[in-house]
Amino acid sequence: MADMLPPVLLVGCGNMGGAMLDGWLKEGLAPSFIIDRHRPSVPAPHHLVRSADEVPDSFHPGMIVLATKPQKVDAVMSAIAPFALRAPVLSVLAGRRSGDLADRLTDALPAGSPMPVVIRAMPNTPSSIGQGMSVCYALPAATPTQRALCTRLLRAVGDVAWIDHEDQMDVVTAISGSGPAYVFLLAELLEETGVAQGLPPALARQIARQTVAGAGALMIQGGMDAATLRRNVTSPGGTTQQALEVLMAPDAWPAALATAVRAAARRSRELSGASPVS
Ligand SMILES: NC(=O)C1=CN([C@@H]2O[C@H](COP(=O)(O)OP(=O)(O)OC[C@H]3O[C@@H](n4cnc5c(N)ncnc54)[C@H](O)[C@@H]3O)[C@@H](O)[C@H]2O)C=CC1
Ligand SMILES: O=C(O)[C@@H]1CCC=N1
Repeated sequence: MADMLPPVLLVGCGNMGGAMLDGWLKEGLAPSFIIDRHRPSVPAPHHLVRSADEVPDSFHPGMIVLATKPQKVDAVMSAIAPFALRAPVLSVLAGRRSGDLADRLTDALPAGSPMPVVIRAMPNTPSSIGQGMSVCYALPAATPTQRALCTRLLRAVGDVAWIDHEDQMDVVTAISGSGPAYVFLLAELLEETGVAQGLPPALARQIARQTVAGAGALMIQGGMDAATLRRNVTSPGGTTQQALEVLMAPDAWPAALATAVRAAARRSRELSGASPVS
């Protein structure tokens, strides 16, 4: 029990909340409450409830984790606010600023209550297999103990980094939060291209998936930088060079990825309610 992760009050258990929960369950999580009317079940000794009103007052979470869609969180603020006086709140919501969330929780509490502590994190779905990447930000009100608790929970599902400027969270979201989707798209496109160019579908799928997985694993386990690994595949005058001359043309992948990341970061800023900048 001593090494278990602390109990969480998880608000929203869809793709991202579910990915973190899967990771925490594998590590060993103290009995927790999960609020989500669409989740069919959670394993004992954890409790699944449909709304925050069903969480007993006697429950003392170590951390409250907000993982609803950014637009849905306001509906739960008043029900979870009392718990936010007992435990820090970790929000994984894209865009929503920590100060804004803390203000909304404060508005839902009796006048004179202390201000709840909100820590923001941007995880990603590989957290479900312990291969996530989470980037965290906390306002100065968060204590070192609260930050350490946040690191512990997210370290249990992958790598963790901290930033000192909340504005950086928009670009982080566009790279590591959304990034698994870009990689999955690469696998989809490789598979489709293989089929279009005559490979049996099962073989196209196998080679696309294992190539993406193997390249990622090699990069992490080998510790070499991505550019070196790329050059190691590229024989002068060989096949890869022909492909990379297409992909690395300034108006091809470099431009497409820069534009894509800017678009995602802009959307993150929009979700915060801030006026969009380029
Ligand atoms: N999907 C991803 O890869 C990532 C998502 N995020 C963030 O995580 C949050 C959730 O995203 P997803 O999991 O993709 O969405 P999702 O739609 O899969 O999950 C949201 C869950 O919240 C539940 N929910 C809605 N209202 C609720 C309420 N009042 N009380 C309790 N639960 C409620 C829904 O039933 C749903 O299961 C978003 O804010 C998103 O920005 C962050 C990083 C990566
Ligand atoms: O698409 C989204 O808005 C969320 C945030 C990062 C990944 N999924």
